[in-house]
Amino acid sequence: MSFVFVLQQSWLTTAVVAALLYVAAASVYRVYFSPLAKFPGPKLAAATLWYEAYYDVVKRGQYAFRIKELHRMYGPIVRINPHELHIDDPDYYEELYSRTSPRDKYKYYTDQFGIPNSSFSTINHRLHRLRRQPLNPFFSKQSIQHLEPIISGMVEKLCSRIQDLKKSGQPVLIRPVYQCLTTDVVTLYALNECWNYPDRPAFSSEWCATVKATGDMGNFMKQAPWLYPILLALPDAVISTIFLGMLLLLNWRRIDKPSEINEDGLARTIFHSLLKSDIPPEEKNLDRLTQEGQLIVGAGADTTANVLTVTTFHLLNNPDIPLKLREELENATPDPYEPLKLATAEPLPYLSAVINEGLRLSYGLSTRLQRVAPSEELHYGQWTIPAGTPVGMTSVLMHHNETIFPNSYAFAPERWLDQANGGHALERYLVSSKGSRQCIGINLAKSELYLTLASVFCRYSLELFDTDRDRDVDLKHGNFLPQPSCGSKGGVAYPISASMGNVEEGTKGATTTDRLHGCFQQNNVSSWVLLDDAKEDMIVE
Ligand code: HEM
Repeated sequence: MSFVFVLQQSWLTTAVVAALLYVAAASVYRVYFSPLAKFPGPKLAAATLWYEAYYDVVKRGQYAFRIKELHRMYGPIVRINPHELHIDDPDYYEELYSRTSPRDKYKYYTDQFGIPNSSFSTINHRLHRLRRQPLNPFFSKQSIQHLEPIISGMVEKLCSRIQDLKKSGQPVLIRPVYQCLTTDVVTLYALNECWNYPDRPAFSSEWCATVKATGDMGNFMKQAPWLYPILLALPDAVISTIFLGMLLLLNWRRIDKPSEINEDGLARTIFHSLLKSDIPPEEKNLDRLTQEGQLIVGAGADTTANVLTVTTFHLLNNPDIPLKLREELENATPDPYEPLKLATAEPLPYLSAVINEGLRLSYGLSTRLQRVAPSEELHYGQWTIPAGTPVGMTSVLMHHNETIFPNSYAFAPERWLDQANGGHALERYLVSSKGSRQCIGINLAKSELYLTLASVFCRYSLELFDTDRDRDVDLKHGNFLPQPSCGSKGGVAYPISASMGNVEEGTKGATTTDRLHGCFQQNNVSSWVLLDDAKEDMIVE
């Protein structure tokens, strides 16, 4: 018995010593002999991923801020972990996020959501192109223009809820409200299955918490992606004890499987586009299509809602700006209750400048986005970056570059208008999404931004309710999705309460509710008949 015990002890000691030696040898190699050893940065970050984990997991989404400090200490190119470089130089963005040269993604990043076969997580640029090509027409600008009546109908639905809230005098947390709107748009358009969240009396806090949990989990799951299958297999009671957010996420994953995917009799959905395309049969299996569906719904929800939220805050926090905006909108459309057309809204300079400022101060994704040039060296200044090296840049750093955006924390639409060429040169540095791996939903998102902000700010006077910029709005946790401080009202960091002001409705013609019933049937099947009729026109190759 004691012999077995001694034997076990010696095996254990040997294993521990071997592991320590391995870690030590790997660290020495990484710091002094790896191809990245010549790049500036802290030795500890070069030695181990635990450096990043400390800032992003233990301190919850702080690595983006630490990276900013590292650039201050080491210059515009820094080695931020054993395998990865980060650049802070706005003029390098177009080279790194090239549209023309091949750019792969980085597995460490794409592993974080457990959807490895979705277009978002596809590492190889060629495979990505193959997967994305059938979806491009679905989200093209022309297709989205055909979607305008649906988005307008959804915005009318939102306005009718605002109207109800106005009557009740209740302040409302605005991020979930906008998120319900964006979720309804994307689920109806992409899946032909409107989730009808804005119709619920208290909107859908559970869905909003799920999306937030998904973004927040990323930093942790990057370190341990092998946990996904294990967690999926655990009983709910166990997961909820460990982490409730994870349970919400996994439940969403479990229920969101398209059950009957076949080509015959399909309504028009992203699945329809994928199944009808000539991508190889193995690309059309149920698991992959499910992952694309989950990706598009998840990606289309809080991204746009956060831009709307941040923009709403800054408009209400700077009372002159909504006045100017309303003046422009009133000139463009004499009846504020007549839904504004995209063709009228998009050329409006002040509204466009407000949206650009909203996009700038909401950052899109607050994490760095790595790109890998698989077979060519990249050159940055005197540095040669070996082929295959993940290099990242971060919108948060770009959008607060004081040379490009002076007084960068101020919400100043004028910065886009004062430009000689109407702000187009500056748009180069607005990096919510760029390059060959850019957001597929950006046309959809922009249409939602134009139509929502125009209608809400033309019709209603909102005011902030117990909202503090530092606590409730500014980025404090650079998770995948930007988050304010944990102390933000609402516990799950949904920042803004807006109480409704006193613009009288319906002075010219029908009320919002009448219009809602007129232009958008609550029954989503009938709204789809509308789209289905137009489906051939909608596919723009
Ligand atoms: C203003 C709102 C939005 C912003 C700022 C935004 C931002 C981004 C960014 C930065 C990426 C690239 C991520 C990466 O490099 O890893 C991305 C990808 C993506 N976004 Fe968006 N997004 C927005 C709205 C939407 C909407 C409404 C949809 C719904 C269709 C959507 C769907 C996607 C998808 C499917 C991808 C992956 C594309 C691919 O890898 O091919 N996004 N988004």
